[in-house]
Amino acid sequence: MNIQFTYLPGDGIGPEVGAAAMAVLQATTQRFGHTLEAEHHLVGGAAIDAGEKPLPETSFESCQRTGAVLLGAVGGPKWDHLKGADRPELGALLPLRKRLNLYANIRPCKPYEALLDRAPLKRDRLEGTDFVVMRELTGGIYFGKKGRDAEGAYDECRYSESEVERIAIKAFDLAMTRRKKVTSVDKSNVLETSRLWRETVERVASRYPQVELEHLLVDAMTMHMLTRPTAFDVVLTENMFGDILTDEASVLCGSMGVIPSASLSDAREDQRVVGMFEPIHGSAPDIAGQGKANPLAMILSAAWMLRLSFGLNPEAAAIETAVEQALASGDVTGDLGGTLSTDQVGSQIADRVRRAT
Ligand SMILES: NC(=O)c1ccc[n+]([C@@H]2O[C@H](COP(=O)([O-])OP(=O)(O)OC[C@H]3O[C@@H](n4cnc5c(N)ncnc54)[C@H](O)[C@@H]3O)[C@@H](O)[C@H]2O)c1
Ligand SMILES: CC(C)[C@H](C(=O)O)[C@@H](O)C(=O)O
Ligand SMILES: [Mg+2]
Repeated sequence: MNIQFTYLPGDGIGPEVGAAAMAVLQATTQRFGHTLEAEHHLVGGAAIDAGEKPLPETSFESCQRTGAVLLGAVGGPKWDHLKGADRPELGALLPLRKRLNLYANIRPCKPYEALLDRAPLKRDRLEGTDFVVMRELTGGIYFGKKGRDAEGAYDECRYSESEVERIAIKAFDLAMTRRKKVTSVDKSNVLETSRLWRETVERVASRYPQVELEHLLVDAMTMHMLTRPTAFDVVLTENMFGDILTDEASVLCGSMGVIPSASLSDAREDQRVVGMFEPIHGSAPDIAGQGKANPLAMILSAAWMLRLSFGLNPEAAAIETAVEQALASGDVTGDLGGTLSTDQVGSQIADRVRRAT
């Protein structure tokens, strides 16, 4: 198969973890007899520095055409003085998600055995934790009207019933393939959007009688995630709550540097699901350029791209196994207590994929 995708390294550690993931993709495609066709494009601060908009039209057109996007991260202090859509986050990442209709963002929380003792929680609390956050990605406060007026500033939060319904369906469908439990997180004691969220989720739930539904308020959820992380299967939530809860969940897994994500749309006419795959972490300006960044989240995002955009399950599994072996052998970066550089982790995992039988 020819694996044609759009590669957007972006800013900060994005190009560093991206190079490691590309090395692993090269090894994997060679090993399984595929060809790799990565369309490299600028995005975020890197595009701004080249005199372009944060999301150049040529970059977007490539994403739209290939329907499979591997993204590092965007943003950083260098571009923090910029306002509104001139910023990498608002001018590139959010439009990419919106224009590609990537409304379903999937972020896993399943600590690796080798990392159980690196998380701040006690091992016996963490053991057995295995949940997935289904985060709504194209609505809510991120995309509402925002601005300044004489009195101050505002960010409007809106959800339509259909936006809630389609992400709820994704969560229940996923739960049907797992342990059949959905925990819906909202703030329905205060927010009208959350009241609509809860009513709509209840209605969707009635079509899935085998799935247990639990509602939690988001403030309480931040606590429950630490006190009973094994109680969750699929956590369904809106855009901003999902952003915050998934950084918290990454702590249970030992580092931000090991959590991949998939942002998916519905299938196109050619039956391909459009997807963008990126680590949940950002551009980590504090460690950029030092070879310290953990590339595992980016490597796992590349594996998810092979599985979800190209249907290449054994190929994705080969990468995931290699990552697990690297973790078990301690062949990791400093955030996980290892001594390897970003590149070294990438080439170790590439070698493991090449050697796998
Ligand atoms: N998807 C994205 O493009 C994305 C996501 C989050 C943040 N950002 C942007 O990134 C910039 C920095 O944001 P931040 O500092 O709040 O969050 P961050 O995720 O970049 O970093 C938070 C902390 O985690 C560490 N970290 C992150 N990824 C790591 C990795 N792979 N290996 C080792 N350590 C890692 C960093 O060193 C830092 O101490 C901001 O401009 C923000 O808007 C972009
Ligand atoms: C950079 C930012 C806009 C983004 C978000 O809030 O969605 C990031 O934090 C993420 O988690 O992907
Ligand atoms: Mg985030």
